[in-house]
Amino acid sequence: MLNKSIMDGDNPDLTEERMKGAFDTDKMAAVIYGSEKFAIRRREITESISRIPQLADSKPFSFMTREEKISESCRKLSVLSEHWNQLIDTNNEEEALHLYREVLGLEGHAFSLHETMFIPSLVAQANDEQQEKWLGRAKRREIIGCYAQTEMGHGTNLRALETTATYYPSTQEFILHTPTETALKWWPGALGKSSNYAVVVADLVIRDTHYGAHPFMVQLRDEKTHNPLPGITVGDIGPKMAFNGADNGFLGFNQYKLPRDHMLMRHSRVEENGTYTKPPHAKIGYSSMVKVRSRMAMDQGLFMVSALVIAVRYSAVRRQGFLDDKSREVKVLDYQTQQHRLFPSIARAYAFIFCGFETIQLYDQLLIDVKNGDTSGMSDLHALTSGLKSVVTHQTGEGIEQARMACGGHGYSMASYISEIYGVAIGGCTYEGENMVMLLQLARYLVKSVELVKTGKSKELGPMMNYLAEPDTQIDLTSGPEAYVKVFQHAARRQVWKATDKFHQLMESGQSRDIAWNNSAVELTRASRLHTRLYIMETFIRRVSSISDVSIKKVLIDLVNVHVNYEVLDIGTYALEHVSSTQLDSIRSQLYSSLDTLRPNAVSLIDSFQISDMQLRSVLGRRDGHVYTNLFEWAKASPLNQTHVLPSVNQYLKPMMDKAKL
Ligand SMILES: CCCCCCCCCC/C=C\CCCCCC(=O)SCCNC(=O)CCNC(=O)[C@H](O)C(C)(C)COP(=O)(O)OP(=O)(O)OC[C@H]1O[C@@H](n2cnc3c(N)ncnc32)[C@H](O)[C@@H]1OP(=O)(O)O
Ligand SMILES: Cc1cc2nc3c(=O)[nH]c(=O)nc-3n(C[C@H](O)[C@H](O)[C@H](O)COP(=O)(O)OP(=O)(O)OC[C@H]3O[C@@H](n4cnc5c(N)ncnc54)[C@H](O)[C@@H]3O)c2cc1C
Repeated sequence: MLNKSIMDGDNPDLTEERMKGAFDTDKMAAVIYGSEKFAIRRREITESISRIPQLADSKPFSFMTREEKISESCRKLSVLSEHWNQLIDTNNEEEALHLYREVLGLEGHAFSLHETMFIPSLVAQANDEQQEKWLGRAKRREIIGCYAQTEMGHGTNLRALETTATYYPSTQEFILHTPTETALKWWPGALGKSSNYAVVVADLVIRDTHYGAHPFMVQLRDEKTHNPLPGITVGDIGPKMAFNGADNGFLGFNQYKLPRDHMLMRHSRVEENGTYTKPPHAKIGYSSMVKVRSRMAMDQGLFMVSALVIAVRYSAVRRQGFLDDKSREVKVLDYQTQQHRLFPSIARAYAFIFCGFETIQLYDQLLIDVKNGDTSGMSDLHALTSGLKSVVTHQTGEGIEQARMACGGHGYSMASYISEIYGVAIGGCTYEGENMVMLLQLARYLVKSVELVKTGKSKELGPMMNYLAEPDTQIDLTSGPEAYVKVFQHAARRQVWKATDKFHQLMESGQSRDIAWNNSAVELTRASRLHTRLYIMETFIRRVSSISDVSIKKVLIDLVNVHVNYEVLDIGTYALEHVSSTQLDSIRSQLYSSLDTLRPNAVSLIDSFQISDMQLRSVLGRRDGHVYTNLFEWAKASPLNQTHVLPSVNQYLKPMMDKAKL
């Protein structure tokens, strides 16, 4: 069987789609997840979880209050604690993340930041003795940690963080202090109620000299009672747009004492006498953020896929209106507008995930290099991941919202679960650096690259930047996807140079650097987006070219065709300077025919992600496709439907109506 999701008793419309698929979904899963071994492990883990009934949701998330969600995830974490070693290789981060997604879902939980930022901070920032002391405890989950950096008044501008860590050689202690209300830590995930430790980022002060943001390992709560320690004010910041299973928190310090060896000292040090040793690279303390940003293309790709699994399956069983055959309504997936709404996002999701693999590997390599004293790759990865996190989060938000609308009215119901996926995913536009700010970080790198070219130093250009030095050439659009890469290179190069020229001209006209930068900022962010989209396209094509299995490669080439045509049309205003309007018309025709080509494989392409019903938590998107029965059952389970007459009717509406009758 080519599509491994086919099961007896499924909705025949979905079975028909699965029969049409021209490739083996297990083989595609191996491509998506980087190896056959990991694709198999994912399925094994999912299977093992299904054999532990206590790990199932006790009721649908959408019917739970915030308190119930938090309690439910804690209950499951305690069940999981009995099964970790039997379910996963605990040293394998991807296996752990898969387990979390299956069992706990995406709304957050007590360990949300423990795995993603707390442990990575200890790995990258703690010295060997400190790792000896804390890393094992953290990995065994004897303690729960989070990453407390953002304050109520400052998140983006780290240099303005107000929390101080002042060192006193006489006692060999730091005093952590929150001098103002705006200095309260505000937002850190799992800080409010769950964590008993945190990596706290504070301004290091020694003898009145401010050394800027440094990470400190801080105990927040008593390990026996879980009560906050004296000098610590901590709590939950309240409900959010989504992510309400997480207790994002606030934290204040009142002259809180911390032993000297609690500053994380792998890269910078404070000696007993207060002598400070600076790190080998000024921004090395920012590594935990780079770590998360390097994961975001993968994680956001999976968020988008989740919404697409729901929308594509639903579109294959939802029948509405007629095409040729007037005897039976068509599947809405047959409408060109529906395909145009969904298929380019499927292509982007694949592209993001392939990029994600690259950036995760680049981060792992950087970690090794930095440990060996080589920090030269930091700027490249910072620039790349800054642009990538901004573009993928924005496009993921767009794609998920289109998926919701593609499900019509039922997409708006929590039964689809798409609104939750959307709310969680777009958090990524803000966390790990607000998108505009991060695009401007990449722009700094792009401007410097143009300056290298202008001063005849093209040889010093970083990876991916050589195209900035190349001349415009004729583009032959019939020569395959590479021609579309050329269109993007031309458009990105022109925009990067244009924005840089504007910035330079404004400075030449007498504006200060910062004012000229601000007056060029919109153009600079446009340059960053084009550059990043070029990278995504190149990575996608490179990955697909490397595949040897013929049937897998064939369908992925179809997907690349959707991608390149859609992307070039999407940057039409920039592309018009390099391709004629007649050529754009022909790209449009190719896009429509590539949607047609992809149509028979659409369901198999999203089935290949092998996202279980448990993980999806969508009534509308279930694998069996029995949408209407499932929807009705779900609505009947609503707490409002457990009685015929609600107390509020008896208390307010009935007396009001009775009074009106008098
Ligand atoms: C079904 C699917 C389920 C999937 C489940 C997966 C779940 C995953 C979801 C995860 C869930 C929750 C996670 C949520 C985590 C959120 C955590 C956070 O948000 S933590 C807080 C993050 N905060 C930020 O990101 C702050 C952003 N600000 C900054 O990073 C910095 O302030 C700045 C980079 C904007 C500026 O820093 P500053 O020190 O002021 O720098 P300068 O402007 O002086 O100089 C810039 C200069 O430095 C270089 N630079 C900056 N950063 C780096 C770096 N990291 N590495 C290397 N170089 C760096 C920069 O390039 C400039 O260089 P120049 O040469 O001068 O140009
Ligand atoms: C779901 C979620 C989880 C989070 N988890 C954590 C966590 O675990 N730990 C933690 O420490 N923090 C966490 N945060 C906080 C998060 O990292 C910050 O909110 C984020 O970095 C943005 O900073 P800000 O809130 O200061 O935004 P601001 O910087 O105030 O942004 C407001 C506006 O100002 C603009 N702006 C600001 N500076 C500039 C500039 N220099 N140039 C141009 N425009 C600018 C922005 O583009 C934006 O439009 C989380 C946030 C969210 C939403």
